Amino acid sequence: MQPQQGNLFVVAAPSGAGKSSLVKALLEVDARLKLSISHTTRAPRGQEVHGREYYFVSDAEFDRMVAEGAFLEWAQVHGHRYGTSRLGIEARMAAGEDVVLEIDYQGALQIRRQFPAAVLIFILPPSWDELRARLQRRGEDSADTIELRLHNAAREMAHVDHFDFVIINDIFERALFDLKAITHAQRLRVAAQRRAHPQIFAALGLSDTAI
Ligand SMILES: Nc1ncnc2c1ncn2[C@@H]1O[C@H](COP(=O)(O)OP(=O)(O)OP(=O)(O)O)[C@@H](O)[C@H]1O
Ligand SMILES: Nc1nc2c(ncn2[C@@H]2O[C@H](COP(=O)(O)O)[C@@H](O)[C@H]2O)c(=O)[nH]1
Repeated sequence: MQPQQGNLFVVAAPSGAGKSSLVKALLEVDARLKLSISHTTRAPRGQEVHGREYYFVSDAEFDRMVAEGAFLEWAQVHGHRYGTSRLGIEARMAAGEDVVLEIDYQGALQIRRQFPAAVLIFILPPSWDELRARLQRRGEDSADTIELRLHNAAREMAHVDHFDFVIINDIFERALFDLKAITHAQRLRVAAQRRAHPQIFAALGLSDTAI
């Protein structure tokens, strides 16, 4: 049997739709999944900690990483740059670990080109009013920043058709259930492709069956 390459899950959403909350809740119940920590030139907000939510870097440091090809993908989002470091992701996947990226649609499309088997998931809010309310209730962004993020949300949502799955994050627990179902289904699909459980296939006389 081939050594197993881990799964790559990409979660994108307009700002405030709830992707960080959903991914955080998923990570709490899914020990096989590892979160990629992005680099950003944005300043930390509130309780954010360097190395936990992001690696907060200067423009010069980000430029250097771009020049060195250190990013698997990077993009300009809401006036700042964000990127996924190549270091770690490829090694983790080669070791069979599942990795989740929380990135914007531009990054998701770059990932799809390099990893055609990546699973792309888009989270939508239930309405514009609720999206605005969530950004306001979060209380982390200025009124101007909220307006910019709402303005950009329309452009981001126009790319929803490029994604494999769409989850409406209305009732949080339902959306989390959907997210869990997608990761579970992907693992079952890969297990079938790899002919996991060879002893059961053999016992059922299916060893030579082409899948
Ligand atoms: N289903 C939900 N119902 C109500 N509030 C929610 C729901 N999901 C998330 N929230 C809240 O909405 C706010 C925005 O969520 P979150 O920070 O996870 O969004 P995000 O998509 O990661 O945004 P960003 O891209 O800006 O980081 C948070 O205050 C969060 O607690
Ligand atoms: N293309 C990438 N987009 C990223 C990455 N990390 C985060 N993001 C996206 O940026 C916005 C804003 O995030 P915020 O933390 O400032 O609210 C959001 O859509 C993120 O998904 C990345 O590495 N690459």
